[in-house]
Amino acid sequence: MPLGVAVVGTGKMGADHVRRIDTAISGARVVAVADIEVERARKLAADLDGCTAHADAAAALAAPGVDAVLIASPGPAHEEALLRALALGLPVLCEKPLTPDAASAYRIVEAERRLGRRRIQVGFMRRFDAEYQQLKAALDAGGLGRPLMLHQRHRNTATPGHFTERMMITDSAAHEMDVTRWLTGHEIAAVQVVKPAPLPTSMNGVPDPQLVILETTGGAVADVELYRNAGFGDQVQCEAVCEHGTARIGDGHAMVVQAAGRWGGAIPQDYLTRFRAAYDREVQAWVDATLAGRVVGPSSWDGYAAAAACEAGVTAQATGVRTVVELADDEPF
Ligand SMILES: NC(=O)c1ccc[n+]([C@@H]2O[C@H](COP(=O)([O-])OP(=O)(O)OC[C@H]3O[C@@H](n4cnc5c(N)ncnc54)[C@H](O)[C@@H]3O)[C@@H](O)[C@H]2O)c1
Ligand SMILES: O[C@H]1[C@H](O)[C@@H](O)[C@H](O)[C@@H](O)[C@H]1O
Repeated sequence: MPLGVAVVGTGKMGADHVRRIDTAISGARVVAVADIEVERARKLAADLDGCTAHADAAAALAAPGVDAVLIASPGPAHEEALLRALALGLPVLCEKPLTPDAASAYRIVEAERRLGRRRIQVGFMRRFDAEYQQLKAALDAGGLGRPLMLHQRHRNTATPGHFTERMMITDSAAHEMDVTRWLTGHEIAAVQVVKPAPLPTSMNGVPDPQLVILETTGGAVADVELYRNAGFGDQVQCEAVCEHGTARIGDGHAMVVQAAGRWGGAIPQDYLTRFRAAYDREVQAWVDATLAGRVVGPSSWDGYAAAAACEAGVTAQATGVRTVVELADDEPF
């Protein structure tokens, strides 16, 4: 029997996951969709056999045939849907961020802990990207020695109008908070944010680009260029500078064309293209693990630790002051 999935939030990401479950991966089918803009959900459900459309998460989670939940509503709506799913004991794949702040993320960790077993995988899909996995394997193999610095670039082609300055951190840098913890094996200890004079193209007065500097508890330093309106494409790069060498991913040199006196390659215009294979692997891993009664991938603790680092980042962004990350000192779950 395929896993019956309810998808909550049918905007850009939710609709892409519905398509992915329907056509790109195996072992699952979408049996319910929910969106507060219920017409959006109805349109998607109309193309799926036996799929019901709902105006809220609670109704979708209670629909017949639901075995598991994929949450793709905006971050501030995640807590309510997560708590509902946990109360029903349903396995969840929750898009990043787990929640937009540390206190609500910690409430999720505690609710899952009360169940006594993991139910949540957080959608930090870069951990499923082939290049990131190669970099992680190279660092774990040990030959390069300890990572001392990470240089990261996170560039998006353009940005939706509702984007706020704090979302540079909570929505975009959340990925690097997770990647930095995952690659170095250490928590983020402190965050600084440095901004150049805003360019004329800055969106809605939000200074863009911004430079985020992270210090880890293991002594490594990571810098992250966030450039939301880069214009030329969606580009994510990471270079690890280690004791005995460096390793770099994200140059996008899959194919180089030489013609008419020029050379070059294509740059993806959207993260749905850049990370398509990673999203596919992420959702397939979730379905496979769920069918086997397991949970894999980034945990609610990973979501909480990233949220705590983001919270320090938002303060650093507003004050210009290096801000220490406050993390609960109990055991990761
Ligand atoms: N992993 C990634 O690379 C990646 C990429 C994009 C977005 N995301 C994440 O996915 C989530 C959705 O982002 P998006 O770009 O699809 O946003 P979106 O605005 O395109 O879609 C969100 C949808 O959720 C609906 N919605 C809002 N509140 C709701 C609620 N309480 N219950 C049900 N539906 C609700 C909206 O009407 C909308 O249709 C966010 O958490 C975002 O950070 C992750
Ligand atoms: O929500 C999106 C998504 O997480 C993308 O992967 C990231 O590149 C964008 O910066 C962010 O706004």
